[in-house]
Amino acid sequence: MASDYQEIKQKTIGLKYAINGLIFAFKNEINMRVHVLVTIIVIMLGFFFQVSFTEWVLLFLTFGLVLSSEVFNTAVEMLLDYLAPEWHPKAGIIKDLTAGGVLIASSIALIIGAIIFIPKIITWMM
Ligand SMILES: Nc1ncnc2c1ncn2[C@@H]1O[C@H](COP(=O)(O)OP(=O)(O)OP(=O)(O)O)[C@@H](O)[C@H]1O
Repeated sequence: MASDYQEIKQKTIGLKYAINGLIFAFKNEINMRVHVLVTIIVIMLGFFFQVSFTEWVLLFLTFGLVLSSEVFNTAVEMLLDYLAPEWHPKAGIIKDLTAGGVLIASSIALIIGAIIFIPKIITWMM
């Protein structure tokens, strides 16, 4: 009984800290706000064009890919700014690498979005 309580308490606190991290990323990272805005616009487009179940799954997978890669990118940037605030080529390449990860995720999301929406937009315009 007591261990159940501890487990629930730990999970609740863990979730609180995780949400705290997401709020921090949203407030402090313009790129995060841009990704969230694009996510909301794509969800609205999904309802407008009545995308299929499979297309929703693909879209949500790409949202997760882009948003989580941006959160990890922010975490690495902050970690480096804290641990190695001085200018160093290694710090620079580490930041470039995580930014590259976000670029890959965003490019894949763009391609998937184009595959799903471009045919629907063309049909809608005709
Ligand atoms: N300490 C450093 N040493 C060497 N190069 C760095 C350092 N900090 C940043 N850079 C270079 O400047 C680039 C931009 O770094 P910065 O920390 O400003 O992130 P950013 O790309 O502006 O990210 P964001 O816009 O998400 O905050 C890095 O990708 C890296 O090439």
